[in-house]
Order: sequence, then structure tokens, then C-alpha cells
Amino acid sequence: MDYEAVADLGPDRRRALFERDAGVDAVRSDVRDIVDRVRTEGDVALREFASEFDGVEVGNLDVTDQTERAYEAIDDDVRAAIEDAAENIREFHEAQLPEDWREQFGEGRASDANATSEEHGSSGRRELGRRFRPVERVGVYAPGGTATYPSSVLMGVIPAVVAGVEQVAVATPPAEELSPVTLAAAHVAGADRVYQAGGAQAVGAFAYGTETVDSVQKVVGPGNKWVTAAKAEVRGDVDIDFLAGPSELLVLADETADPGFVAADLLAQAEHDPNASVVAVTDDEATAAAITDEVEDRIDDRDRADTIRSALGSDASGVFLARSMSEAVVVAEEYAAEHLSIQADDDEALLDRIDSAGSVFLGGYAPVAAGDYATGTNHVLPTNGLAKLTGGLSVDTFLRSTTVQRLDRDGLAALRETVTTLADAEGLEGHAASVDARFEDE
Ligand SMILES: NC(=O)c1ccc[n+]([C@@H]2O[C@H](COP(=O)([O-])OP(=O)(O)OC[C@H]3O[C@@H](n4cnc5c(N)ncnc54)[C@H](O)[C@@H]3O)[C@@H](O)[C@H]2O)c1
Ligand SMILES: N[C@H](CO)Cc1c[nH]c[nH+]1
Ligand SMILES: [Zn+2]
Repeated sequence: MDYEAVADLGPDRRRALFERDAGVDAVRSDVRDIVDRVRTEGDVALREFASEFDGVEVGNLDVTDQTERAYEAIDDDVRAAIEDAAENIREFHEAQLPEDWREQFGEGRASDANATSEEHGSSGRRELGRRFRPVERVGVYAPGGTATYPSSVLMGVIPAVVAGVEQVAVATPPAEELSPVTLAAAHVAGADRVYQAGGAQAVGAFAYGTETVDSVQKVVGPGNKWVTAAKAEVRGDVDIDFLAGPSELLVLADETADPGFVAADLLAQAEHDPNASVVAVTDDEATAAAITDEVEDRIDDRDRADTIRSALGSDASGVFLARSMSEAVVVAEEYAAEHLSIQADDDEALLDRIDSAGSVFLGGYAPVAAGDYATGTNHVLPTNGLAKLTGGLSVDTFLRSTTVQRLDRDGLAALRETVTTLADAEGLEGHAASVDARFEDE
């Protein structure tokens, strides 16, 4: 692998980097057929796709009764690691829980020394507020194709439970013997149901329901290109979190970065999927060369070297030499990575100039893998540049907000003129009349 100069990137290469889709578009029509079959054939389709794509003849689709046994059966050190990670995730997400609130607005304006009530158009009080309530039924997809993802069970279920969701279901790909660690994670996180169904068919089952799988109001969670395409497909019929596809990392590195650390982080995210994308951008030529050397030196030691090579070979991956860290920041902003690692002297100053990233890792001792499992932040994050539009999974994902207002007679009197004037301007005389009706005794 060679590094490339940012200045030399042509339009095709830029498009591949900045408009990447991780193979999702190419499978949209296959996924539409899969989802349609689940919608019309239910459990039969889930069983047939399990056989076709996972090579498993599924007995019970609902495996909820296996979770507690799995929790008791797994090794003590794995159980302790799940519980530690779960605790950190719970703590961080509990800190996000918003409180319902009410406040008085408009109070005291008329007595403002510099303004008259006419200037403000209001002297009455308005009690306004927001309240937050959880959605009732959610489906969490936990991947499990070429690796198992108990960590994604924790990342999806715990925020839902913290938000107060009543029914939290998990779907994960079937296997001759399901990962006991994934099942145990469902138990620790507090999932109400666990189904063995994978890929687009699992997303379809959550969206439309089958004989065994109850339909949900919102489907969340990460997955490969088929899972991601399926979420795009069902969106509209059911709510989704966002598209959280094959993993991505962009590292901003200056000459103080340790090239070995940068390379190790690139290889770690690349091992998820041949469609994963990993990028390093530096303003230092020696660092660019050292990162590429370290990547090459380390690949063969990795168990999933083939997957890593495919991901590194993608047009959405690479090591790039920028003319300055300012140019490197422009690349990072345009890329809008799922994970952004800043391994540079003045990391906070660089971060100040970043708006678009799913989750940021500051310093050489904050590898993305730490956040993947255990810092407590959520690892379900937007990919394919969607960090320009949305953040990652959080307690908010599972809440809806309602606004509340209370007006007394004076409060409405203060708004009367504004409301009736605008209602008349819109030609909605009945709206004005509904306000005037309150003052007919005057
Ligand atoms: N963005 C995020 O927040 C985030 C977080 C964690 C993991 N991930 C990503 O999750 C993914 C996990 O991928 P995975 O493959 O290991 O597991 P997965 O569960 O996402 O996918 C496995 C399923 O893919 C389906 N499938 C496989 N081949 C198919 C085919 N030819 N046609 C139709 N369907 C097919 C099968 O149904 C199978 O059950 C990786 O891409 C990883 O990077 C993303
Ligand atoms: N890096 C993944 C998100 O893209 C999350 C994960 C789970 N396990 C390991 N890593
Ligand atoms: Zn990871």
C-alpha cells in the first residue's frame, strides 16, 4: 500500500472517498425481494433464508429462554467483562436522560426598563414545556455474520432500557449453536425477546412482523450491506435509527503520532468487513510512509488478514498526505467518518474545526476499540458520510418529545392580537374566532 497526496486526488477518487456507499446500493433490489418475501410468507421465509444465507436449519426462532442459561454457562472472565462494559454503557446513557420541564415565558417583559409592552407585543405569561416518553416496542439488530457482536447487543438494548422502552427485542443471525456470549449479553442488557434471524430478513421481520416475531415501532442497530439496505428499504413503514453500515475510521495524524498505533487502529476497523473503509490523513511525509509500512508489516499477523486486505483495497480507504493539518481537517470534514481518531499534538484545536463525525477519539491512548466495547459511548454510529446529518445511537433515539402549553386569560390576551392578525393573514378566520370567543364577555 502506498500513500497518496491529497492534492493529486482526481474526481473519481474523491467521489469514491466522499460518496462511498459500502456496497449498499448494489444489493438494494435483492434486499427488496427478501423483505417482500418475509412480509408475505413470515416465518417460512425466515427459515428459508436462514438455510440459504446462514447455512442453518432453524428450529425455534425465539431463543429468549436460552439467555439466562447462557449467562450462567459462560466463563467468569467473559461474564465480568460483559458486566463491566454494560455498567459503563448504562452510566453514560443514564446521564443523557432528559427531564420533563415547564417554564414561564414572557414574564416581566412589560416592566423591562428599556422596552414597553407594546414593543414586545406581550405582557402576559405563557407556561411552556417539554415532556419525554419512550417508544413502546423496538427491535435491535445485533450482527453476527463473520464475527459475533455481543457488544452491539449491549449498545442497542441498554439505551432503550434506560429510555424506558417496554418491549426490547433482539435479532441476531442463526447458528447451529448460537454464541452464548451474545445470548448472555441480551440477558445482562435486559432484552425482553431474542430471535435468531439475520440480515435483511430480520429487519423485514421487525418491520412487518411474522407468526413468531412481533412487529416493532422502530428498528435500530448496525450491520453489513444487506442489513443496511434493508433498513433503508423498510424506512417509511417503520421508524429506524439511521444507516449504520460497514465500519469506518479516519485518523488525523501529525508528526507526533505513533505510526504503529495509527496502523493498528486502521487494521482493527478494517477487520470488520471487506466493505469497511479506513483512512489516515497526515501533513507529515515521514509519518505517511511509516503508517503504510506499519500497515503492511502488521497485516499478516492478523487472523482476518483477507478481510483487512479487501477493506484496505477499497477506493474509500487509503493513507493520504495533506499539505497542512488544515487541509487534513477539510478531508476529515468531507469524509464525515463514523469514527474519527485525532492523534496529533493539538488535538483539541483540530477537534474545534470538526463538525461531522460519529464518535471522536482523542490522543494515542484512545483506540477506537476502547469505544467499541467499554468506554461507555455508543458504537452504533452513522456511516457513509451520514455523520453530516445525524449522531449515533443514544437515549434520544428511543424517546419522543411532546410540547406542552398553559395560558391563563391574561396570557391569551397578550397573544390575542398576534394570533388573530396572523390567522386573518392566512385566511383562517375560524382560528381567529376561536381566540376571540374567549373574550366575548368584554
Ligand atoms: N456502523 C456501526 O455502528 C457498526 C457497528 C458494529 C458493526 N458494524 C458492522 O456490522 C457488520 C457485521 O457484518 P456481518 O456480516 O459480520 O454480520 P451481519 O449480521 O450484519 O450480516 C450477516 C447476515 O448477512 C446476510 N447475508 C450474508 N450473505 C448474504 C447474501 N449473499 N445475500 C443476502 N444476505 C446475505 C445473512 O442473512 C447473514 O445473517 C460489519 O459490516 C460491521 O462493520 C457497524
Ligand atoms: N467498530 C464497530 C462499529 O463500527 C463496533 C464493534 C463491535 N465490536 C467491535 N467493534
Ligand atoms: Zn470495531
